[in-house]
Amino acid sequence: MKHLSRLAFSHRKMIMLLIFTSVLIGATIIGQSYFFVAIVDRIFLDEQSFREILPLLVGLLLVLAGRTLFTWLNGRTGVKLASKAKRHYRQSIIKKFSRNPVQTSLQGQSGRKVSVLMDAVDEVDGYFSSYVPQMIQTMIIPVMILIVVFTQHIYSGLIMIITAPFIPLFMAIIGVMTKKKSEDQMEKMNAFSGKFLDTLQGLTTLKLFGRSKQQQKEIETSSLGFRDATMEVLKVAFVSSLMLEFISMLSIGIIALEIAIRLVVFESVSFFTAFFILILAPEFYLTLKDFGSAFHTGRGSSGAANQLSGELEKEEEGFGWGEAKLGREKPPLIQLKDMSFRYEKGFSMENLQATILPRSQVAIVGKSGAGKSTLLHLFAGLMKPDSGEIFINDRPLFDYQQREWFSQLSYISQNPYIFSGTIADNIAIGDEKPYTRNDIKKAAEKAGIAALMESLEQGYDTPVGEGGRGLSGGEKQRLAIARTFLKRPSVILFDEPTTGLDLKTEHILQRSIEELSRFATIITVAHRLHTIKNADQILFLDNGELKGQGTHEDLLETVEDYRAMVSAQQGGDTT
Ligand SMILES: Nc1ncnc2c1ncn2[C@@H]1O[C@H](COP(=O)(O)OP(=O)(O)OP(=O)(O)O)[C@@H](O)[C@H]1O
Repeated sequence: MKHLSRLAFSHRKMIMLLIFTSVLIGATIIGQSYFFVAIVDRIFLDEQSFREILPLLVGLLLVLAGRTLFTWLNGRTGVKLASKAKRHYRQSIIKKFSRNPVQTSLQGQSGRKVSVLMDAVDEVDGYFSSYVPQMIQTMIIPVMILIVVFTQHIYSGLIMIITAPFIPLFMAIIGVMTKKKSEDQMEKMNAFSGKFLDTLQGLTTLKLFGRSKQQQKEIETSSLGFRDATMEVLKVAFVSSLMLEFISMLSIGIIALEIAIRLVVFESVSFFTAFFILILAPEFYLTLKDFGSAFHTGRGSSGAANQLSGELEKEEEGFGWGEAKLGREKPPLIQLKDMSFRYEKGFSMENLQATILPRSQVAIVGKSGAGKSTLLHLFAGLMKPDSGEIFINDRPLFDYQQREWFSQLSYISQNPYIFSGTIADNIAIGDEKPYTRNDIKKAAEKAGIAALMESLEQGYDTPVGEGGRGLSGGEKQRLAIARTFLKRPSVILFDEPTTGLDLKTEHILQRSIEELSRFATIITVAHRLHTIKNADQILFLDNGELKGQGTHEDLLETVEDYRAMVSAQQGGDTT
């Protein structure tokens, strides 16, 4: 809970307002009891007329209104504090996720991440909106009541002092018991959310493999696990409410008995004092009991808060980009200098050396699993070499500002992400500069999707689903090419489709690449012989090793494995 209380007490103004309203609530509780007792005392014992007690009635109404107003203000401050805290957590988590490099982003389940961002953050609400205000009230109101009781009747005050600690003591015991349980509940909820989203995303695959029944069972098990964990927490909550009720009723009973004996048998206290204490005593225990429930809510939040701080405190894995600027005049010179990279589990690339001239077309070639996409990610700056460097012009890539590098770069993957929105919106994310509808149309024409747009009823304003539902794989890639035309970057990373393209699409793609190469260096993970043969330079990878580089002819002559690969692609013909 340390993390949460630090955050709560950093909002000083709100805490001050909570303290101020708590003092006022305390004062109105005492005032309300006083007026109530005074009215009864004067009507029944002094037999005063209605007119005589009228000022007291007005006073009672005023303090009642005041109590309502200050309680509302106190609650509202708590809710505001909670909303500030939740915003803080959401922003920090989103920032954390967005700073994560590609490798970290790809780890774990999306559903779990969404659950941390949404559910765990929602779960800390109770700490700020309920626990903190109630804790402040408990530190103030019972003390005020106790002081008043002591001024009236010292023995009742002593009974209150002796019985009151049982409530926090009991809560502390419950706290220890529920800590593990509430953490467990949060963990189960995240697991359940993760499983659920995963299943939704892969529903078609599961159906095709006839595994939906089994998955249904797994979701059921996961949801039952969450239910049981929730019931465990609720069980403790119910038992603890019962016990708190029992302790406070018993304490009020003892006070009532003691007062009654002194009033009736010994006649040592006045009716006013006895009644006043009897009315104040339940208010005293009520505040403590309310704190008991708020404490329980706070405990629930602490499980979520632990998860959030765990997520936030995970080692910062950002790359640390520099501050250097990169000129836009012409594409940069790119060099791999002794670059090595390895994944945590296994695959590695060692000591890669290469020079890529501005405006050249480079093909990365190799068998499946040779490391082609990994190399493309390294060029993109999405992953960092373990040793050696990628030099851009005369500086290491990570010396530049991240923004500068990404503004010069386009990455056309095999499965580009299409956001839900219109096609025009999706093309427009290619560039942050102001653009017109005409610019979008021109970019689409160059990417060969203008004809497709015309065939659609709503043209460029046709909505597409999340992830590009409603577009074919080839159309998605051409849409990504249109983004690139709009952006006009100086370096283009292209992951060529592995699937066979129809002649027309193949032709469009070729024309697009030729056009793009007029203003940019193009580094392509190449699968088609045409791209490979036309490249100015080929980087031939084999199991993470750069086995050869040069033109197609150079490699045919010098690298045996390359010759074999080309021959296999051509069915034995290497010419
Ligand atoms: N995140 C990762 N963590 C660990 N190993 C990985 C990771 N991503 C890829 N690999 C491994 O690295 C190797 C190279 O993968 P990469 O995707 O670069 O190959 P590729 O040449 O692009 O293959 P393909 O042509 O099939 O796409 C593979 O053995 C792969 O299993």
